[in-house]
Parts: sequence; structure tokens; C-alpha cells
Amino acid sequence: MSSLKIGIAQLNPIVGDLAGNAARILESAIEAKQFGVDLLLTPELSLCGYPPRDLLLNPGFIEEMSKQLADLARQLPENLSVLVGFAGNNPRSILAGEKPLFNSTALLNSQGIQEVFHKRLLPTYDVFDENRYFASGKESHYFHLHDLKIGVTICEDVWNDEEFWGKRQYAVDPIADLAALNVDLIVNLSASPYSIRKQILREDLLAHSAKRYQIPIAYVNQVGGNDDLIFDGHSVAFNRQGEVIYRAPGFTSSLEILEFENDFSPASLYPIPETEEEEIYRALVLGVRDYTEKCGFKKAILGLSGGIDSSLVASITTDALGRENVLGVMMPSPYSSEGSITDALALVHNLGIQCEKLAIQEAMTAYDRLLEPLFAGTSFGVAEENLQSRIRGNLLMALANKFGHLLLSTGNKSEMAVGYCTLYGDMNGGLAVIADVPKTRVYSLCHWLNRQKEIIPPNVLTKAPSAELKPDQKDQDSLPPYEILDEILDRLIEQHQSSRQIIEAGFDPETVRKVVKLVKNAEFKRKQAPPGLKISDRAFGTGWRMPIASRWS
Ligand SMILES: NC(=O)c1ccc[n+]([C@@H]2O[C@H](COP(=O)([O-])OP(=O)(O)OC[C@H]3O[C@@H](n4cnc5c(N)ncnc54)[C@H](O)[C@@H]3O)[C@@H](O)[C@H]2O)c1
Ligand SMILES: Nc1ncnc2c1ncn2[C@@H]1O[C@H](COP(=O)(O)O)[C@@H](O)[C@H]1O
Ligand SMILES: N[C@@H](CCC(=O)O)C(=O)O
Ligand SMILES: O=P(O)(O)OP(=O)(O)O
Repeated sequence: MSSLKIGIAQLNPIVGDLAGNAARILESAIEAKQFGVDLLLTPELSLCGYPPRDLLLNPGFIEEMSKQLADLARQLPENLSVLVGFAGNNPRSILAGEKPLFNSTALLNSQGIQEVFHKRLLPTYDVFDENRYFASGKESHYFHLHDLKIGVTICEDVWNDEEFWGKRQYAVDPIADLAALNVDLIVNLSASPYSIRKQILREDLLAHSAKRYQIPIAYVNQVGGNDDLIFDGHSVAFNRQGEVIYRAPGFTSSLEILEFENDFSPASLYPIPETEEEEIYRALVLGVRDYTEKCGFKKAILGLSGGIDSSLVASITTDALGRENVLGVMMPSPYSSEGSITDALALVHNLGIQCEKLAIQEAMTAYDRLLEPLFAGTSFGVAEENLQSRIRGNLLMALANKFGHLLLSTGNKSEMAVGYCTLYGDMNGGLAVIADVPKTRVYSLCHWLNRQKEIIPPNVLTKAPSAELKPDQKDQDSLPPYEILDEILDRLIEQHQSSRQIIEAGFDPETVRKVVKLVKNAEFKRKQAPPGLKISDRAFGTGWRMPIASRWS
């Protein structure tokens, strides 16, 4: 049987940057050619980046994509085939009443577009909404290269192994269809977003299919952050025994070359991060870096309270952007503890970032005076408390606006779930870095960060969480202990359990009912929150579509 050199281009495209993404693909192709590569694989929709969302509804965008695809082919080095992901028109759309586009892969070489393959299984759950734009490809097929039959699949096409899941998710299984066509190799072009330990699931699934059909599989995944989604890369290849013979590094672009002769020869195997904490931290660093850079910012700003959430976000941002690009602002009020300054300063020292101090007492007094006639006869309450948060939010946004920085908000998933945050206050910002990280995980990430040397000051790890909006206030005065709250939230949000099921699992009925009500009532806040980086299987982002004015809980 013939041999083949396959290049895996784990690319980080910018959504909508058609010319820039084409240039990235071309650069990889030229480099791959220097290593004698015959076939280069790029991720799903590599020309427009994933997910392009409603850019796909713009006919001019689709037209330009097809032009870029043809131009790219013409510039390719000779004797190199490249699989490029693109969205193209569905000619049957009007006659057959199908969606107007296909999610496709073109086989290109310097002679032009040789063949086109369409994605068959269109995910429409969680953050995916592909039925909104695409029609399903009707069949699976392959192309010939060096006398090899190479079957082409796109992302979800390989996620329907009935034997693996114990049930069929879709009526057809593209892998089974390609196996029936006796292909020598299956390639999969993916844009599979990160969630905790998802790579283990991907590898178990693909290993099962490779072994089941005795067909080697090469899987190339997109890498990089696009808005709320983080793509971890971790492209991987399996021999026909279902063994992993190659794994790309996670969270970074790469180009690797695999030798194929009847089967894959073993190649480099970058490890999966050892701990969940390492994995999550690296994902968040990539998410912050790419959001910042792809939106055209260089520097970021955040409020430093000496608390654990802002400390973690400051550390992530420092690793993402470099310490010279992070500005922390301390904004004490008369209710702030001494630690809000000393702990923030210890963090600033450990990270080496810039720091400014703006005491907010004067602004509070001015607000109180202005509101006095209207608030007369009422007692001090949440509205007055929240003024501090809103003054801080305003000051931060003024600084971000003045100096062209990106304001990062620091609320964690537990707070976002129950609405323990102030609209137009600490919720201000362009990106919510830890909005999908529960408070208990915030702690474990900080402990992990400190594994070799102190990054998060010890006092930050040990003091009780507090909004410090009134004397001696503690989160735990208003909320159940975070260990309990987070478990209830996990059951409710990620495991889709009802209050009854959670109570039956042994949780205090009154606490469960209170949490469920808080989550429902905070929907209006989450709708106005900045995009949050997704790390779980169910984040409060594009995959969470709850009504606001509703009765069901
Ligand atoms: N700011 C912080 O730093 C911080 C941190 C942690 C916790 N907290 C706590 O979070 C809480 C924030 O208080 P809050 O929730 O009253 O503040 P909020 O002002 O952010 O939200 C409440 C207000 O939102 C509006 N609203 C309510 N339901 C709505 C709906 N369905 N649609 C549109 N608007 C609606 C109403 O005007 C209501 O008064 C406080 O208990 C505070 O201690 C604040
Ligand atoms: N004293 C403060 N200085 C700067 N920034 C602050 C201060 N207090 C709060 N913040 C910011 O708001 C969020 C939320 O505060 P909680 O302590 O969770 O209520 C915090 O992370 C800071 O960014
Ligand atoms: N189900 C897959 C694939 C989605 C896709 O086709 O983009 C995933 O979660 O990664
Ligand atoms: O938001 P922070 O940083 O103030 O953390 P905490 O809420 O734990 O005080």
C-alpha cells in the first residue's frame, strides 16, 4: 500500500477574517511542503473560523469566502493537497426547501478545488446552532491520494458511534458508512470547544470507532478563544487498534507531520494537562488572551479588592497579557477591611502588575447628598450598599474608556447563578473571565497556582468571602456555604435535576428552594452580563437560553 505524509495544522483563526485565515492556512501549507507533506488537514470552517454565527446569513460573506477559497488554491505549493473548511451555497436550497448553506470541506491543490465534502450531522444543542444555517450532507464519501481511499468527516460526524454511547443520537453514522466503503483512513476536521476533561471523552470515543472498524483516524481541532468559547486543540491520531499515536499540544497552534503507510507510525505525544486545575487555568489564559487581542486591545484593567475572585482574574490576565499590560485599581470605601488594601498590594507585588488607588468615600458622599431628598424616610439598605459597587464600576469603565483598556469583570459562576452581584456595578466589563468557574473551583485553582511559589497571598485564601458593602458583611450571611451551594448549582444547572431530585439526594429542602428561586430571579442580570469564558458543559452563555419573565422554576 502507498505511503503518505499528513500534516496536522492546528490553527487559531479569527472569526470572519477570511483573508487573514487564508494567509494562515497558506503559511502552514508552505511550511508543510518543506517537510514533504502530501496532505494537510485544517480545522472545521478554517477559512471563516468557528463559530461564524450570523455572519453566515450575509450573502456577501459567503461570496467572499468562495473567492478566497479559489485564490488560496491557486497560491498553494505544487503537489500538496489541503483540506480547508468553508461554508458554501446549497444549490438545492430553494427547490428542496433546505437551509441555504453547507458546512463543507474542500480538497484543494494548486490546480484548484478538486472535491467538496459536506458535514452530515449538524449539532443543535448547547452552544451549537447549526440547523439555523446548514443543510445536512446526504452521504459520506472519500477521495483518492497515492492510491489510498481517504474518508472525510467534519466534527459532529464522528460523534454518533451507537456502540460507544449505547444509543443512536442521529439516524445515520458517517463512520459506519465510510467503513462500508472500505476507506483506508478517516480524517475529521473539527472545531470542538473546550470543557473540563473533554479531551478524555474525545479520545475514548474516537479510539472506540477506530478499533471497532479497524480504520486509522486523524482528528484536527481548532485552537484559540472566540468570544465565550475556548478551543483547546489537542488534535489527535489513532492507529487501527484504536491507540493514540499522536497528540498535538493543548491551547496553542501547531503543525505536526504524521507518516502513514497502511497505518500511522507513532509520532510525538504531548500530554493532556495532569490536573483539571492546570487544564482550566490554561484554557482561561488562552480565552483572555485571544478575546483581548482579537478585539484589538493590548491592556486590561480590573478592580482589586484583596478578595479571591479578583486575585485569580488578575493572575490569569497577567499570564495572558504580560504583567506590563495589567492595571489593578484598589477602591476602598469606609466599609473596606484593612486587608482589602494590604492583600491587594501583596498580590500586585507577587504578580508585578501596575496598580492605582482611588478612594471612593467622596463620591459616596456626593451620591448620598444628591439622593438624600428622594431617599428621605427610608432606611439604609441594598440600594445604598450597591452604590459603592456602582461607583467602582463607573470609575473602572471611565479608566478603560480613557486609556483604551479592556475592563474585566470578576464574578464567579456561583455569584452569577444566584445574582449575588450588582448590575452596572461589579458586573460592568467587556469579558467575564471566571463567570463559569464555581467559587469552590476558584479556591482550588488558587491553591494549584500556589503549588510552587506564592502567587495568591495566603490571607486571600483564608479570609471569608465578603462584598464589604456594609460593616462585617460576609457572603455566607446571605448564601448557603459555598460547598453546599455549588453542589446544588451543579445538580441544577449541569445535571438538569429538578428541586425534587436534589432534595431527594439529601439536601435541605428550604435551602434548595431558596437557591432555585434565586437562580430563576437572577436571569435578568445574566442577560445583561458580559460574555463569560466557558469551561463547563453548561455555562451561562450562548448555550443557556432561559426566559426572564417566566413562572416555571
Ligand atoms: N457589588 C458587589 O460587589 C457585590 C458582590 C457580591 C454580592 N453583592 C450583593 O448582591 C446583591 C445585589 O443587590 P440587588 O440584586 O438588589 O441589586 P441590583 O440593583 O443589581 O438588582 C436589583 C434591581 O434590578 C431590577 N430588576 C429586578 N428584577 C428585574 C427584572 N426581572 N428585569 C429587569 N430589572 C429587574 C430592579 O430595579 C431591582 O431593584 C446585594 O445583596 C449585594 O450585597 C454585591
Ligand atoms: N475595595 C475594592 N477595590 C477595588 N475593587 C473592588 C473593591 N471591592 C470590590 N471590588 C471589585 O468588585 C468585585 C466584586 O466584589 P466582591 O468583593 O465580590 O463583592 C471584586 O472582584 C473587585 O473587582
Ligand atoms: N459534539 C462535538 C462536535 C460539535 C461540532 O460539530 O462542532 C463537540 O462537542 O465537540
Ligand atoms: O470578588 P473578590 O475578589 O472581592 O472576592 P470575594 O468575593 O471572595 O471577596
